[in-house]
Amino acid sequence: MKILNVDQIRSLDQSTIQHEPIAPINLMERAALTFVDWFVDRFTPTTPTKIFCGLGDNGGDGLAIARLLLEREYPIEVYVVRYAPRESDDFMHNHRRLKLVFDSVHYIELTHDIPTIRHNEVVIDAILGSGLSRPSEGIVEDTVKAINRAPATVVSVDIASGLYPNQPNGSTDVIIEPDYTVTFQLPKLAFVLPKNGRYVGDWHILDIQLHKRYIDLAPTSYYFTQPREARLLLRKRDRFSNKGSFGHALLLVGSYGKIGAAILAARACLRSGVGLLTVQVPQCGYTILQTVVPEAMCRPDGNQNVLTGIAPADQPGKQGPALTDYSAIGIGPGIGKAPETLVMLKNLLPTLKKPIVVDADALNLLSENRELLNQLPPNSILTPHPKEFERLTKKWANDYQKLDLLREFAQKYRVVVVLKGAYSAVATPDGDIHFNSTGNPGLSTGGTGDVLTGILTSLLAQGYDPVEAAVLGVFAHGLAGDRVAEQRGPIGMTASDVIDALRWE
Ligand SMILES: NC(=O)C1=CN([C@@H]2O[C@H](COP(=O)(O)OP(=O)(O)OC[C@H]3O[C@@H](n4cnc5c(N)ncnc54)[C@H](OP(=O)(O)O)[C@@H]3O)[C@@H](O)[C@H]2O)[C@@H](O)CC1
Ligand SMILES: Nc1ncnc2c1ncn2[C@@H]1O[C@H](COP(=O)(O)OP(=O)(O)O)[C@@H](O)[C@H]1O
Ligand SMILES: [K+]
Repeated sequence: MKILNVDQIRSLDQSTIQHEPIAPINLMERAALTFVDWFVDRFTPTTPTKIFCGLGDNGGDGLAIARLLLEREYPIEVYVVRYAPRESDDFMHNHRRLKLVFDSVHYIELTHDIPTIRHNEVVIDAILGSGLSRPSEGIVEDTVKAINRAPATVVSVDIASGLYPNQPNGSTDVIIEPDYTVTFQLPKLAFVLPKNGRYVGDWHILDIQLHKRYIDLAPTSYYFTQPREARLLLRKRDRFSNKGSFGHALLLVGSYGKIGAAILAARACLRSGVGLLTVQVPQCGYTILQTVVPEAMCRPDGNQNVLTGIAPADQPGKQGPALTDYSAIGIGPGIGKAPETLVMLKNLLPTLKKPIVVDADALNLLSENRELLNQLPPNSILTPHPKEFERLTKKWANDYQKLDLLREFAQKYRVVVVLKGAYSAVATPDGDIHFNSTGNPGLSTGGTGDVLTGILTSLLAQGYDPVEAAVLGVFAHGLAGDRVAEQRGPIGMTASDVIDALRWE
């Protein structure tokens, strides 16, 4: 699903109005009806509901919603925040229509007009929408602050009043902090950015049948991965397949005290469909790996505690295939930053012809030896969390700047970068960014990143295109986390649970 900017959304409205065709006021009515359907599914008709409306089309939506909730006999109160002398046409139309059936619309001009909001009430926030052009001040600011102070449940129409859809807010901006945001047709970029979490809440997209062809043709570099889109990437297995059909992956993982990372990556790799898996660990991990993951072959490193890439002295040249013979290599989880491991990385990179997966301390070694970045095989997948990405680039002033850095980095080094976190962002060498839609805070626990490395290495080994592997792998990883959260709640989730909950269908 595309993420479009405000100007595009405005043109999308116009395009719908012209091509359907539909009158603007009827499009607003459709949006309001769809919102009300969502609302009545969640809140019973006895819910005392206060609707706060601005003077633009977001306020117009609010007034139409008020009339439709009145028809359904919800106990509503309506407040219009009168911050300016001018109202939009569709606001005025809905204002007239509401007043025909409801004679107690309140107007907020001064602070003492703001009502007390109680805990059992629901507030519908339709003060400002995507037309926000400056920070709130005066009576708008006071009303927003009062709503934020209130113990009520808050639902924002389209976007929280005061939040910019696709540009950074100032640090002192006053913005509604809703429990829910109910938006129309497409997500807004602001919804997937970490700093905005409290200004978005739990968000939902309602289909109001805007012009599909406009959306299909609209240029954008931002996407939000829907379940249907991720499933389309998944390959079916041929009945006559054999293990040779699904690649042979190699994981370079683990060091003394961090063999667990190796185990997690290995188990996740196997659970993601790879045909064969070999794991290279320092010798201290050999027995552990062979015991805990019997399905994997083990290639012991010559060093007891860290990876060096050198074969053990008693079996020179008998370590198995050359590194370049594997279908895909994943490197990083638990490897540490020993000088010998850096040498291994330096020797390995120039020999590689196929994309690899680079995570954790392998990324930190790249940050400290930046000349190595130019030696990454094109289309390799890098999976930094924000701190690792900062080490690879620099500090950012806000989330929008972070996205610019992400895109520039992926384009400059021709790699796929998975910036991990809520709504993990997959940046492609062509400059697109796909935000993931699955996952939950239960995944914020040690080892879940190692699981992701195993998954992505498995998909690369099976021949998936690297961008598709990243989008699909990140989606499946988050979905597994969502399954665990559903079954046992997010708080007790472990990385092993996530592996067990992986399902490819
Ligand atoms: N396709 C869709 O998604 C559909 C969208 N629809 C709905 O339309 C909404 C967008 O409507 P909208 O363009 O009228 O914008 P909205 O925010 O209501 O008001 C802008 C007005 O407020 C003013 N203003 C700006 N900032 C201000 C501030 N801080 N403090 C005070 N005033 C401020 C601004 O002034 P100006 O910048 O012109 O000086 C202008 O007069 C959208 O969010 C959705 O709810 C649906 O109805 C149909 C389908
Ligand atoms: N709040 C969250 N919502 C969704 N996913 C999350 C959240 N927190 C963490 N994750 C996911 O969990 C994984 C954590 O990876 P990482 O930070 O590398 O952990 P580790 O190094 O311990 O394995 C990433 O895939 C990330 O996207
Ligand atoms: K709003």
